[in-house]
Amino acid sequence: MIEVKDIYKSFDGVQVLKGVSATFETGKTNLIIGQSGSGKTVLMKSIVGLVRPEKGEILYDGRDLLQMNREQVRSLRTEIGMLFQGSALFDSETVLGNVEFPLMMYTRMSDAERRERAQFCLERVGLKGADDKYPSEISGGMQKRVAIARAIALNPKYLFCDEPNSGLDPKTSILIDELLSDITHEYQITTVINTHDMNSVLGIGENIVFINKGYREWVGNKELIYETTNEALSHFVFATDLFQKVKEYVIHNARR
Ligand SMILES: Nc1ncnc2c1ncn2[C@@H]1O[C@H](COP(=O)(O)OP(=O)(O)OP(=O)(O)O)[C@@H](O)[C@H]1O
Repeated sequence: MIEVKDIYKSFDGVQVLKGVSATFETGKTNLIIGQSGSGKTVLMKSIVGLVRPEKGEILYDGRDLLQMNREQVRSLRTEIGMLFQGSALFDSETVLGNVEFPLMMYTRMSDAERRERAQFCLERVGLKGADDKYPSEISGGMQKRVAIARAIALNPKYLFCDEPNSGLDPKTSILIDELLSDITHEYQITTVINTHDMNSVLGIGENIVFINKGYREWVGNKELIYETTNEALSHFVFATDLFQKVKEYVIHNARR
């Protein structure tokens, strides 16, 4: 579990996070949602230590990131997997080489052990047999799977995904969401996903944190979101006709 307590962050005198508190639960897909510019990325970067907040606590199962020394941060990093926007694969490395990379950086595994672990992860994400291909030779959805395999290579306790569906078609997006959700449950990972994607929100939102103008305005899940009376959240999630109709359908059926 990750607990974020009363986080403040500003850039050049402009307050971006204004006392955000949230809990991200173990073994669940935790979503951070909000409009563009609301502070989602700054919040996620603060949690992983890429941005240092002026104030607050970031507790990884009770361990405060902001109080850690360099060695403790390095050790915590081995427990964290990250999936960046795009896929951020190394173009000059094969699929297998990409997945082996964190193992090379953070473990003393032998070549054979590394290969075996990387192949296991590739198989887990449904990419058996693609070891020797280069990122440019595979589709965007497959690249995302390689990035997921790389992110889970070190068997992380915590997994951070920044807009995992960006650039993917709706069908592939759902498959990637399902994969992230399955992995989260199977390995009991605390998964935190930054997303704009309403399909993801309504599909895998087990714990949803809504950020609006630097404040945490709502916390709930994909069931509760249909009943929200929060105007900003409702406007954000049900902005399109399609999602408005989904909402009406769900509420109508719940009352029958
Ligand atoms: N390094 C930085 N320096 C100055 N301002 C920044 C920096 N990083 C973020 N900001 C500002 O903080 C605000 C929140 O940005 P953030 O990237 O967190 O938004 P977001 O909710 O993730 O948006 P999007 O969904 O478009 O990625 C924006 O106004 C942005 O310009």
